[in-house]
Amino acid sequence: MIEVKNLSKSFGKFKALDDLSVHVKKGSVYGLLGPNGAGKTTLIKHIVGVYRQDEGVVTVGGALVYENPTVKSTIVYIPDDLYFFSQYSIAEMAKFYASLYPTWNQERYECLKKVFPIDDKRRVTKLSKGMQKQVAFWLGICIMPQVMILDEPVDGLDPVMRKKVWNLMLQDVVERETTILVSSHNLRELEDVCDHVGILHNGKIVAERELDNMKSDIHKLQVAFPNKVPKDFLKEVEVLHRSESGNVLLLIVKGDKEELLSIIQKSNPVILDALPLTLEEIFIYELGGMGYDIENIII
Ligand SMILES: Nc1ncnc2c1ncn2[C@@H]1O[C@H](COP(=O)(O)OP(=O)(O)OP(=O)(O)O)[C@@H](O)[C@H]1O
Repeated sequence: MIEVKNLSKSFGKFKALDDLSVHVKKGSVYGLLGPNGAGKTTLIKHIVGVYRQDEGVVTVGGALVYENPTVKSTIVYIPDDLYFFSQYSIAEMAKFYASLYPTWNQERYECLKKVFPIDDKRRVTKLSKGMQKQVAFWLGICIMPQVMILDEPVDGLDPVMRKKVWNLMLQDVVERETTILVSSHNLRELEDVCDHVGILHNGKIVAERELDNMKSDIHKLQVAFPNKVPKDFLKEVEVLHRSESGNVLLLIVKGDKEELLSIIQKSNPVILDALPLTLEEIFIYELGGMGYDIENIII
């Protein structure tokens, strides 16, 4: 749905994006991660057609985005710094969007008054930061977009509202195959909602993974032996990380879980447990193995 091919962008002599490619499938939720200044917002501004690329191609639904109002009308962009007309109430903003977007759904707008408990006669710019974010989602969801691009989306929302907003968006992913690209620093939050994750570092995508594949391919095992740890018992196993405390070993290993367990079982451990891995741990070990200074990439 979103195709970015060999995209480069410089600001003066500074190369913010460097031959970067990203592919986001229709109906998926793609998490874009990376440290401050990695280029996330710059990439997003190309995807929503604000910036013109120096090199490369950016398409949404197969069509070039830049200077293409038809494609842009299918995309909702919720930036970190929101903009509303200073004199408009929520209802007036809704009316404005209804005139702009042919897909505007007034019934949904009325229905979502139950979810967003704000009087829609209030002026948007007089609301708190978190309430303005709620309004952005309320209006954005009513546009019935094909693509939602979210930059630090739930920043400022309270935990209950975060959950409600994600539930609404994920319902659209399931029912309408809405595609979501979300930029965030928060791996733990993305872990719950994304099916793909890409890590951006110094203007390049350094890793791109499908979460289910990733989780089935890397495991944390706790192993203990009655006496000494036998030599060579990990000969046939790809070990990404190993720490040892007495006779107990903590291993991060790659491969099929059942196969790994049966290999290790042959050495007769007294304890052999597979423990769940967080997304953060997966990236730390995967990217660490690729030679990246992971502390600087994952926050
Ligand atoms: N309009 C601009 N003019 C000059 N430099 C820019 C401009 N926009 C972005 N940059 C530079 O490009 C780099 C990438 O910025 P960008 O805002 O895309 O990073 P980011 O990953 O979104 O960071 P953050 O997580 O802090 O929001 C930074 O070094 C930034 O200073």
